[in-house]
Amino acid sequence: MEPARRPLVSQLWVKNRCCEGVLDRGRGALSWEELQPRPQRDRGLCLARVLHRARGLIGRLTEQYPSVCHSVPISEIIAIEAETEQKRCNSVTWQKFKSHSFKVHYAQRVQKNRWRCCEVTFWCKDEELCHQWIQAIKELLELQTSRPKHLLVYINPYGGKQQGKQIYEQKVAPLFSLASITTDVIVTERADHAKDNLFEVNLEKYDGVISVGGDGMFSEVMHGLIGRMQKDSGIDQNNPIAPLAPCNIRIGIIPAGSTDCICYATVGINDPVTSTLHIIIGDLQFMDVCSVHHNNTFVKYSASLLGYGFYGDVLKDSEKNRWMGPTRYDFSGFKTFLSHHYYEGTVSFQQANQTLGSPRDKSTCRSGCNICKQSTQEVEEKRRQHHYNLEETEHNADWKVIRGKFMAINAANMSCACPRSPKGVSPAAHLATGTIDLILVRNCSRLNFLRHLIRHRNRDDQFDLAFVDVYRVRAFLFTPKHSEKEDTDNKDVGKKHFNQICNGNHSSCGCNHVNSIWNCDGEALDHAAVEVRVHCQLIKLFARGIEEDSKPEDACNPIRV
Ligand SMILES: Nc1ncnc2c1ncn2[C@@H]1O[C@H](COP(=O)(O)OP(=O)(O)OP(=O)(O)O)[C@@H](O)[C@H]1O
Repeated sequence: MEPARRPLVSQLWVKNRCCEGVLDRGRGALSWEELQPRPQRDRGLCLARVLHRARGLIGRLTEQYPSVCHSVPISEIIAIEAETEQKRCNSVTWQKFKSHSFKVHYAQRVQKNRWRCCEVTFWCKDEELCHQWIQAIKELLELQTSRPKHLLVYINPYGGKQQGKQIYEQKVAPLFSLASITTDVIVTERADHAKDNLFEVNLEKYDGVISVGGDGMFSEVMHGLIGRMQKDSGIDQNNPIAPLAPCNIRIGIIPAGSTDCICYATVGINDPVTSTLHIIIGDLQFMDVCSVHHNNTFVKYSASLLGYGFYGDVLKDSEKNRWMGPTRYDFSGFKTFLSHHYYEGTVSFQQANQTLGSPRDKSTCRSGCNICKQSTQEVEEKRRQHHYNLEETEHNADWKVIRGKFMAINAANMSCACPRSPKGVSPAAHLATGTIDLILVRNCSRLNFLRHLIRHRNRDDQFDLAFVDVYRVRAFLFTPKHSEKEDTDNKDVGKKHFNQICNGNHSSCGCNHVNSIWNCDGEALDHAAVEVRVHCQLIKLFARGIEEDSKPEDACNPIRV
């Protein structure tokens, strides 16, 4: 083995314990294991290690005794610092051994999907050896080329509980500085500030764009970046079948809004420190984006959920009650449920290939998802050969048409899991396969609709109901039965009879809604008639998807020291 690839192995002291430290350059891991466990110090090295391994194992089973084997992947080391100042300590052993030291900061899983930055200080008698360790770890960190060095940060100071600035200054900025990441920070002064700025700024200077805020702020940053990419590539966003230029810069989300669904569905938790650590270590998650057009005019992009009927009505009502804060969603959800409206129209859709799974799959899209990986290879190949063409698939595909009365039409670009609905609207939806799950909830009784809603929160299959159809699609069109002009006229009449509970057919309630609105990632769209197409892996996030059963303390995985 070449010397540069050989593991670096030596005795190191951690607190007052003597360990064997191993820097395995091939495997890319730093590990340390106690050599002389205190209770067995005089029994000889081998016996002590055997005993301690056994105790570690029992400890893991009974959670009474700490494990002694620690390992951190280099990719999860945040920083290494040479400790300059000698700290005083009463222990004789400490004074003897801690003459030279270095500190390693690393990401540790402390709870399901929650990460924290932990640190461990290693001491060694020999200055040269200490220097060798620092150099070797630094060299390995320099090989982590996916890590960002310079970031552009947008903070919405008014998102959520208006804590965006404090969250950034107290929880995020110190970690960026520890990891030697420099930033240009813009605190937004108005809606669309970030979006407009993204059309002007020199993006080549940055390795990523960070959105500090909620889903609305993320959507603004995403629109700015996608719009900028199309402008630079001369692509007309108004053409619904134009293949869009992918964003070549990653977006990071620091959750600080009232709804942080995109962060939750891509990281597994809405926690600013966890998201910061994913940004620092340079994680990458591709994500599909849907384009929404009306009459050959671009309307909006959607990254999470497009909802007509129930979710559209909840949004419309919640906007009137913004003063309530996040509770407005529960209030409006309850009101909308009672009003029980259905809407008539025609849905046409183009179903996706079976190899991309089904919305009824039991398995969910997790970190390293094989179906998403397969799509990455296909998209890369098509883009390389300039074959990525929506027009082509459009003509070759069969379109299915369904006419009816719908309580809800939902198109989920991801599971849309969030703390309120941990399974999400479509639990098996993928993040990056170029498909969306189209859920059609037909007109049904209140009780049946309640059963469907309740199933978003429990273990039962929310699609296993006679009035619910679900399809994995690449594109869909919706045409309401009533024209938008007709709807406007009816609404004017309805205003006179405001506040009555509707029985669903709108004839007796006086509300006279004949059309609902589309809720596009939490924003209302002006048109009911839409054309929606999925753009496979159009954007990239600093995330890795939700980790499968990420256990906080694993045998040979990072352990609190
Ligand atoms: N300085 C600002 N003043 C007013 N609005 C802003 C400002 N900066 C950004 N915005 C807008 O605020 C909206 C909501 O932001 P954000 O998502 O961060 O908060 P939120 O509380 O989660 O909001 P919501 O849940 O209502 O979407 C975004 O659409 C964004 O365009």
